[in-house]
Amino acid sequence: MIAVEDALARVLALVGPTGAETVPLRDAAGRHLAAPLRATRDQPPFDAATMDGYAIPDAAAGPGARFRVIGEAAAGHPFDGAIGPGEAARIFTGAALPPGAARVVMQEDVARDGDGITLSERVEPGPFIRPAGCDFTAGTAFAPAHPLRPGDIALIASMGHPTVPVRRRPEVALIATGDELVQPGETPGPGQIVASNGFGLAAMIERAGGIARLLPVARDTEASLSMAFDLARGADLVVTIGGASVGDHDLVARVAETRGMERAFYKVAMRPGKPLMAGRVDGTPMIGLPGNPVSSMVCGVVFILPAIRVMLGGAPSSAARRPLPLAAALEQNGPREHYMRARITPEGVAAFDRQDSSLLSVLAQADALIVRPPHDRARDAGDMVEVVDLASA
Ligand SMILES: Nc1nc2c(c(=O)[nH]1)N[C@H]1C(S)=C(S)[C@@H](COP(=O)(O)OP(=O)(O)OC[C@H]3O[C@@H](n4cnc5c(N)ncnc54)[C@H](O)[C@@H]3O)O[C@H]1N2
Ligand code: MOO
Repeated sequence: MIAVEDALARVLALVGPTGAETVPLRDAAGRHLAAPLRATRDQPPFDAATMDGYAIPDAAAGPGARFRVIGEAAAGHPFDGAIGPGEAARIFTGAALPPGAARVVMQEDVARDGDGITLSERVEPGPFIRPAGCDFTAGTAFAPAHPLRPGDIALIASMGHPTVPVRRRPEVALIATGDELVQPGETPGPGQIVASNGFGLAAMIERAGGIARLLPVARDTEASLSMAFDLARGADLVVTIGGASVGDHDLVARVAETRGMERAFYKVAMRPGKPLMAGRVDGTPMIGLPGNPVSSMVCGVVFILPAIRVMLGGAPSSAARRPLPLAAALEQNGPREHYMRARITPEGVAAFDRQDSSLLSVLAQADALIVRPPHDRARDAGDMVEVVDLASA
């Protein structure tokens, strides 16, 4: 049995970033940039008016100063002349400043009379000019570490890119195993239950930016499981669910070995999730999850999500943790790192009384997992503990 940290390092060593693909800008939100983008032009490309009013040549002109309006500049329609001393151009927000202009005065600060304007008693000094290149200049690089957000998409558009190089979504093949499993909506026969883990994990993987390929359930025979591995070919990561323990019908390790598995580890000092394995099968990274529903979801948070982050080009990292005070006392922990389903309350974080690894109803009510180190001493209400938020998992 190895420590969680060690197991995670070995899982992350199995995977690497996926290649790049080019997508239309409209499809790029939420994707991970595969290479820095550079602005193709300056923004704004010219000195632009930030107010509707008049462009004048005199930066210091005060109340009573008069100018003759000789032309007009609107957004998309520059004035094709220049203004000289005593001259002004009518100008609108977003228009290019005509040559010779030093400043824009707001139309509210001007009295107009035919083609003449007189600056009023109170004139906002301005200058109400947005200088060329003040947002970015040609060649400016953009390389966010996070998935592209709406504001990023607007910036990329403004930089002049109709398409975006992004990481290919990593494809994860999910193989649920077990003769007891039927699909949701089917009626279980004697001794059977409804399969749930693959659905939860597929949702988790797709929320993180991967593509889940949920394969048909493998029966508890070597031939069926081997066929499932065949169907998983081409995936970036193969995840098996169940059949990981030591029972006579737990076939995953055996079948993986007959297919030449290079094992990175088997069994981790964590609860739930002890009978976890990982390695490489048919050249593809593989993670074998325990079948207990909460075990498989917790292992998803602790191992699969970090693996997806690496495949999407992120740095190796474990699930983000933050400290919170305990709302209620906890008993001493055993020898495994314990991930306890918990609720976040105004008083702090409170572990649920029932922590059995089959209880999905408790997982669904949980906001967070309290992470307790192996052999952690008994804790009192108010003591600080580390938690992993489940809201984004
Ligand atoms: N003698 C021992 N027995 C067990 C040990 C052990 O160390 N020694 N470890 C226990 C622990 S901890 C776990 S976790 C389980 C994991 O066993 P498996 O990975 O072999 O899982 P299964 O036996 O296939 O299933 C366990 C449980 O989960 C249900 N299951 C499986 N797949 C799904 C699915 N896709 N959706 C919903 N539920 C699923 C299955 O029906 C079982 O009830 O082993 C302990 N035993
Ligand atoms: O490791 Mo098991 O996942 O505790 O139920």
